[in-house]
Amino acid sequence: MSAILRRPRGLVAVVFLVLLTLACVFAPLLTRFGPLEQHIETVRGLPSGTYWLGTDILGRDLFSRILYGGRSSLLGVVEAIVAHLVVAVPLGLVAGYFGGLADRVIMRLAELLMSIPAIMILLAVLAIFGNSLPVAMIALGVLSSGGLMRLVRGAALVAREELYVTAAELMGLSRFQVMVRHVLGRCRGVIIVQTSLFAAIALGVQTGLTFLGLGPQPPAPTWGGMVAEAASVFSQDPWMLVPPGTVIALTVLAFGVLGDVVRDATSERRSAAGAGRTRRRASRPATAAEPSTALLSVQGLSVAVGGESSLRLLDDVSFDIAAGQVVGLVGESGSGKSMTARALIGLLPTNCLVESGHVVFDGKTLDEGSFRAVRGREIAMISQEPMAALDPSFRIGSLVGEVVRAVEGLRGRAQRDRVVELLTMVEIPDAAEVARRYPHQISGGMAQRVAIAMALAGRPRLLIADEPTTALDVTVQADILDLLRRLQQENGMAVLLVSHNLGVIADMCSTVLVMYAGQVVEQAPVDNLFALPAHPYAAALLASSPEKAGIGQPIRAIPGTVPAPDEWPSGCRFANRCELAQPACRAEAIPLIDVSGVHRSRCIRVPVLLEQEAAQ
Ligand SMILES: Nc1ncnc2c1ncn2[C@@H]1O[C@H](COP(=O)(O)OP(=O)(O)OP(=O)(O)O)[C@@H](O)[C@H]1O
Repeated sequence: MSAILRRPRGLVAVVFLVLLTLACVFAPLLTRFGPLEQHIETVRGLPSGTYWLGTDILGRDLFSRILYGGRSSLLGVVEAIVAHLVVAVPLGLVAGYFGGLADRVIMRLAELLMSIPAIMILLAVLAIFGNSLPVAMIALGVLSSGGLMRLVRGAALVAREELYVTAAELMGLSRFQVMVRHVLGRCRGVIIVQTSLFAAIALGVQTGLTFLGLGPQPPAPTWGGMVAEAASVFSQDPWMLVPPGTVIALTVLAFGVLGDVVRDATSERRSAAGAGRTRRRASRPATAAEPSTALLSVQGLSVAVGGESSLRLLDDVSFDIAAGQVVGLVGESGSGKSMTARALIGLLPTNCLVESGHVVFDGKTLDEGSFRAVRGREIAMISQEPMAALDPSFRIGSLVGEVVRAVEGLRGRAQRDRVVELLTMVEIPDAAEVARRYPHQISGGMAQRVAIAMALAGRPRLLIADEPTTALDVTVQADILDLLRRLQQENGMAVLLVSHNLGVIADMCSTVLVMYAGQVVEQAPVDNLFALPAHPYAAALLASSPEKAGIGQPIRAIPGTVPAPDEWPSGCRFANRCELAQPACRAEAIPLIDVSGVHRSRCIRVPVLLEQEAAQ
């Protein structure tokens, strides 16, 4: 609550709703006249010392009618909310937490509810129950519960993967207790946000029904009824519409603002908690309870060589990239980095196919058609062989120009200007002159700049840079990385930087994914990974980075090689090269285990590591 009140918008919304509710409850103490009291001498009066908000067509005090009318309006909202929560929350929790048949049945019910035209049912309910507004509002709450049901289910699905939920079950709590104590708590943010927004909708519907003359009948005061009366004399006395119209608008606005503020406060608390947990290295994941807000979300992606053998090359790869985030993907040759990068842009080698999982970009699951639509525009890619990507038979200006024409639709002069602008953006001196050269007339570093310029033509929100410096001279590598860093900061685009060099990743990225034999084996903020590499492979990669070797000393290579896809062991895939391997490592597949809220590792030694950390 304090997080809401700290925000000026939240404070104003809460104060307004509390004061309005109190004013309605204590209306007899605040008003000089009853809501039905008529003062024939002052019909349709403007505000005065006696009638603070004026009077209506029968000389009744508008201030009094608004407060008394607010009682039924706010009560109606409460009835609708209670019905909404009573139906949606338990069913959503059961569906998400228990899954299986319950999930399937409840989700069909949610779909059914979402497809029913609520307003028709409400009119029928009012006709059957003698214009009873409370019954109509309860019906509204139930009929609208499908959306919240689905959201709670989604949050519960995430929550049930939490280690502390599993631990609570192991400690002997019944599943019902775990659901109520642990899973429900994790869904609280979603529930509060949706309830605030639903309150605004319920008030709108309630006002609409009373406007149409349904619900309490005249002379009983209702906000909708007051608007209807005012509308009938609007051309002669427009003022009458102002008090009820304003209070309705402000109340709807306050509910909406409250929902927004709660959502902001919840996400802020979550990220603060995530950061705090990182520092404490407590074993809790930072997975979001609400639907993912990632720009790109890779979910359980498995890629295989097609045909009869169906050999897996990528195995259940999942990660998110937020807008503007720079994520590093690191691993030795053959670990699956390029395959992952290619899958993100929907350009797998022709003999490979996605076996399961999907790529979600900006909330949309990408299929072949949508990959084509985003490629080069929303998502762009630069590869390790820039020279190979530039057709030697065309001048640079022509190559960049054709991309500009394709993604921006520019031609002629505008196209040429944009080409020079792009080449200048990537710090190519004398861009107009370079545009006239052929690819073989420029250096490798310059070719990579041209490739970056082509990638930026569509103003991408995500740039995939697959080993952008590997093929370049050491002297040029730092320049290209500096350029990428500057462009990323200026354009605020997200970057997935693929590299086999952790030093490069540390320089550029906030988060790192370590891949080994087709799997993500470690996932962490860069600082965490460098401070406490939890997977022996990540630790070995760190130890083998050239920066670690002293001058004149050999670089410590990791003994052995990455197993080929047809040789992946059934347990930990790094076990054969790992000094710390135990029989348990080879027994069965190892899942990603939480080291801290934002740090996960596919190693069974994580609990031991955490104990050692805590002991220090
Ligand atoms: N078209 C293909 N058909 C069959 N197997 C392939 C194909 N392309 C890659 N592979 C295999 O998939 C695995 C992952 O390859 P990938 O190129 O993604 O690795 P990488 O980590 O990017 O390595 P590098 O750093 O050398 O580029 C490797 O074992 C590789 O041999």
